[in-house]
Amino acid sequence: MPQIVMAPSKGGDVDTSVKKQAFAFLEKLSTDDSLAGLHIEPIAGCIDERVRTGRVNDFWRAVLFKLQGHGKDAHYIYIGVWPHDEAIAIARKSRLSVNPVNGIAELITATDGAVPAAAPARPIQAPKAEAPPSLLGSRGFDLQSLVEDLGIDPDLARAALAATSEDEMLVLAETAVQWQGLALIDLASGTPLWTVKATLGLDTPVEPHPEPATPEQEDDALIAALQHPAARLQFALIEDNEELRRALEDGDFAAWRVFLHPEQRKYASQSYNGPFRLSGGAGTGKTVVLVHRARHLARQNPAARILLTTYTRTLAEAMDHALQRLDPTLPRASKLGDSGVYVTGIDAAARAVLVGAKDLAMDLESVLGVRSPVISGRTAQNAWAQAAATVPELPDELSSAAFLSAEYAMVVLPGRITTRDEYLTARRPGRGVALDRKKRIAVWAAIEAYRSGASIEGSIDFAEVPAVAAAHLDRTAGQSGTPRVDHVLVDEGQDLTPAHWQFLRALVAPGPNDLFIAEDAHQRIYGQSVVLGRYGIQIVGRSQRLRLNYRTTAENLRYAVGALSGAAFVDLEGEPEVADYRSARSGPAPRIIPCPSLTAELDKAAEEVSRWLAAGVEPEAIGLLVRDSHQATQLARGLDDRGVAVRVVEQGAPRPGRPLVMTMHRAKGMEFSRVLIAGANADLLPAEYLLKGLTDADRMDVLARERSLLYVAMTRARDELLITTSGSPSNLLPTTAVS
Ligand SMILES: Nc1ncnc2c1ncn2[C@@H]1O[C@H](COP(=O)(O)OP(=O)(O)OP(=O)(O)O)[C@@H](O)[C@H]1O
Repeated sequence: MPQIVMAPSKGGDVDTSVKKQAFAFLEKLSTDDSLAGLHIEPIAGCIDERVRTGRVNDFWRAVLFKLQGHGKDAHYIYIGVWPHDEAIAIARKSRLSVNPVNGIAELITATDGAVPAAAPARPIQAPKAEAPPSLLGSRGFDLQSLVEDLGIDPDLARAALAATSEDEMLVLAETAVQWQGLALIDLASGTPLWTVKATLGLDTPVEPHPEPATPEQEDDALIAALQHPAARLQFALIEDNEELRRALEDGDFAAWRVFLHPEQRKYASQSYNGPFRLSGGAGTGKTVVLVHRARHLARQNPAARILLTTYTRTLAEAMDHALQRLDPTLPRASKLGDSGVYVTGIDAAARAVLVGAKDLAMDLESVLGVRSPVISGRTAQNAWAQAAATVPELPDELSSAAFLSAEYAMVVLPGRITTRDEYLTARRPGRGVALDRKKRIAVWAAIEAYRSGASIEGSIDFAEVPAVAAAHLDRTAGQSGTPRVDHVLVDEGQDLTPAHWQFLRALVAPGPNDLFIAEDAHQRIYGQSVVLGRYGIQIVGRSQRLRLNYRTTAENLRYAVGALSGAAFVDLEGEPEVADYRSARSGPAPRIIPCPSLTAELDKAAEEVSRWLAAGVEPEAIGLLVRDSHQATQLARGLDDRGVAVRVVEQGAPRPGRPLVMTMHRAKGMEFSRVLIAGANADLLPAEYLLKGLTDADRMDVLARERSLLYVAMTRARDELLITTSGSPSNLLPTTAVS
């Protein structure tokens, strides 16, 4: 049966009813290309003889390339649907070729605006001496290196050498063949040539093939070239009708499912001898890699027990949804430890272990000390304050709930410390403030008060659950009846606590592909910075980094990264994190609009949201983000009073139909076409109460988290970012945006 290959081009995407007919057309084509009614026809006067058009209906034509080769069945490369005459015009000017330098299949259509040129057509000339300062020239590149070493189209390479800034390069890249555009963006930002080649899978030499002598041999060469990792940025071999339907119906939104970057593809499918860490900035596709990897592992072994997890329940639900969209046929587990993929929040997974355990008394005692074995509820939020109040000798800066709960989560729980003597000699890695013996005695007294209160209540807190679950799994290792898994995939790893890591380490035995961890130290908005090696998770050289942002425009990304400056960030291996991200998309500069009062700010917000809606932006593609839930209610009411109906989002998947108002924390992992950050005022960002009575180290940490929160919020914007303030603007806002 003919093989369908998707290679959607700009402008070839159509509305739903035509899509349905395009699907019917391709479905038929994939069964038998000789069927009547398909009208697969060659075009006179085309630059590539393989091009065809096919009849979708009276008005619409599909543009395709037919590769017959020596195989029984042809490959059809579908580039889109256009009205009849336009389809013919596009077909005439489109060309499919194999890059002579690196063997990548390349499609250039008239719609891309690129100059169709299959191979170096003109003699290569050195740039003239009087040429203006060239960005790539200043990095040591010349026409020869770009064309002959990398394989960039000569005309594009000339234009790239004339570019004097990263922004100019971005404009060029947007019209180039995908892999060439990405290579130029990387080179322009200072990435060495060998790294660019490695990330695109161009680091293995191309096998010298005899020049194809016949059209069939040429077709065969093209079919082979479609499989190159960099070609798969543009071409997707469709496996079945279901995949075809989804790829067509979702258009651009399906891109993450089929057109993986060569690096993403590698991390989704490569086997690792032990824990692997994938870092990457916001929007670099970490979640996409995790979801693909879950599918890969499940397909490789349908009996495998796979846990896909993350910090919050909402994000876990979003990953579950993405997995369903990627592959509805995937084996799913209905509970932790069953065969198939199980998607859940990390706390729910830990809770499931406790709920399923026959006897927890020993585990509770080993982690929390002697206490009632009953667990009947969650420890009250003010329990730390109450415990601190019972210890008058506790110095002020050590009596905040922030300090005590962090000390508990970072030192006491992971160390399974149950006595004062243990605490007095405990190592306190990652804690900024040194404690002498007297202070330790006072802190321990507060911890004991906290624990005895919980014992009386029979309660347990969020931090304790994974710690006890880890102890239970450790104790029952080798026994049946306790859930274990074969693979753990973690998103948002930067937010997990030491006890979470101990729990995960206990859940999966050390071995190949045991843990795959995605993280972004710049997005740590909960808890403290953690170093995995302390909790039995040894990465040792198995870590990689994604730097290409798929979501955010270069303008918004640059601005968002600005919010991170002034704080230090450390990754899960304890190394400093750099913000060397780039984007392949450009758009308007972010705007910051200071308003004289809250009323004026609400007026402005209503005006801008109305403008977006009037311009046809889908309501739910507008995200209105604020620092806290009080502001969310205030903003929603203010907009409502001004005739703009919005929806405040708390738990669960947001319902579509209205612009969505939510806190920045809630927006984590989400994305919107337009983002308005409201109330970015000096007294709210950072919130004043958060900084009260903290040690210097804790204060620095809170400030870094507030910066991260702002970075998270800003990087939710795909296209447009607007920030409004009333009163003094937050000092955390970068100063470079347009007012
Ligand atoms: N290969 C790809 N092709 C097209 N779009 C992609 C690709 N990879 C990722 N994307 C898109 O980029 C956006 C960000 O992806 P994803 O959420 O996986 O990134 P992330 O690194 O997890 O981001 P964050 O850390 O901000 O949550 C999504 O819209 C996703 O569909």
